[in-house]
Amino acid sequence: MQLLDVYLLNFRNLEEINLSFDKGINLFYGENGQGKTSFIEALYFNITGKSFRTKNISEIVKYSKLDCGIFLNFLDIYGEKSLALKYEKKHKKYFYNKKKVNYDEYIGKVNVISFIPEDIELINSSPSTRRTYFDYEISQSNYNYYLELKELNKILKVRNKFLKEKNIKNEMYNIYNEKFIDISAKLLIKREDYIKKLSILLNLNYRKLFKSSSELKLIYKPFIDNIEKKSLEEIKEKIKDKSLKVQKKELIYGYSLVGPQRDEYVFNLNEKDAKKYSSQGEKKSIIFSLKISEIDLIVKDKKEYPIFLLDDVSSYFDLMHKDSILNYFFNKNIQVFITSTEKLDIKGKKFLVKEGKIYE
Ligand SMILES: Nc1ncnc2c1ncn2[C@@H]1O[C@H](COP(=O)(O)OP(=O)(O)OP(=O)(O)O)[C@@H](O)[C@H]1O
Repeated sequence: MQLLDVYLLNFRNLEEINLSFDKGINLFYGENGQGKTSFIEALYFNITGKSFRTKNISEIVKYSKLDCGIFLNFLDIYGEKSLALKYEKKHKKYFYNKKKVNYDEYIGKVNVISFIPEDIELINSSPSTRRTYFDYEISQSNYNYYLELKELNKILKVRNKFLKEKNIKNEMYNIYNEKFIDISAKLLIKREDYIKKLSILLNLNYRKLFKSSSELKLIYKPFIDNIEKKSLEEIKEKIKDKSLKVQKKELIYGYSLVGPQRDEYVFNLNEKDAKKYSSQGEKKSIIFSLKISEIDLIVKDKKEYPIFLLDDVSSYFDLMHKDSILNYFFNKNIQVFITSTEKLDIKGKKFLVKEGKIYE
């Protein structure tokens, strides 16, 4: 997968940018506060409809402007395509190959992995951050997962409403509850399967990239125990049992105490929870290895490489690691967009970012 060129208007401090890319490494260098991160954030926003820096999308529109837009041409195994995302009057409008589409038809056209300094929060922050993160990553390789998750969120709202109104004798509650159990079980199986594969790759990549002999594991902790090697029906039974056990409590609290919305993911380095025991440096390396492992999974499912966005490479890695990481991308022919305060000596295109303008 390859991004060919981009045209963007009014994205943060970038007023109007028109660039074409190298199929390998694209370096964006310049001093602090010039617009480097904003540029790769714009690419990410175009591809995913989300920002990796904020949930409040109105922040990304250039000060004193009302709207912004990003137009991207890319190449996948079938040929040249385009994605356009306009943010107008506080609404996003999506276009795929110049045709207006809805979000479901838009996402997943380009697979992207980003690595930004804030990603370390994936280890440090709350379970919901990890759930949101892995939901997005699993959705990238499995569209059914995305659809089931969307369905679950709808059903969960209704289930919670019944619980809040203490209305569980209602026949409709049973119908929704059955659906809730069915979709929950399907999601659990998909999460378990994805994390199992990812954890193996994670350990391998961590050891290789950071020349370490440590044992790194990503552990999936679903809200019910022991789902490994269980069938869909067996998992559904377990969920049913658990939900009956907590039913009284659910009626007191007025919301669901069971379900995939209560799952957790844990990184263990040498059998110790990385959140509590690992150093900042180790955490950076864990997250970087995670991203590299996700590339491997996407390639397996999609038969082509995702694009990779790597923010602030200089502050993240020392010289030795920086070189081995850049070589990794170079050898695999992955298209990568890197920001750095230094003009690194690498093959590919180099762009100077200065005061909201980008020069090749
Ligand atoms: N909506 C906006 N409109 C205009 N400027 C903005 C907007 N949001 C942020 N900025 C400004 O854009 C500038 C560029 O920020 P950016 O994070 O892209 O810099 P950078 O080149 O990546 O620097 P660093 O290396 O420090 O991260 C900053 O000065 C920031 O204050």
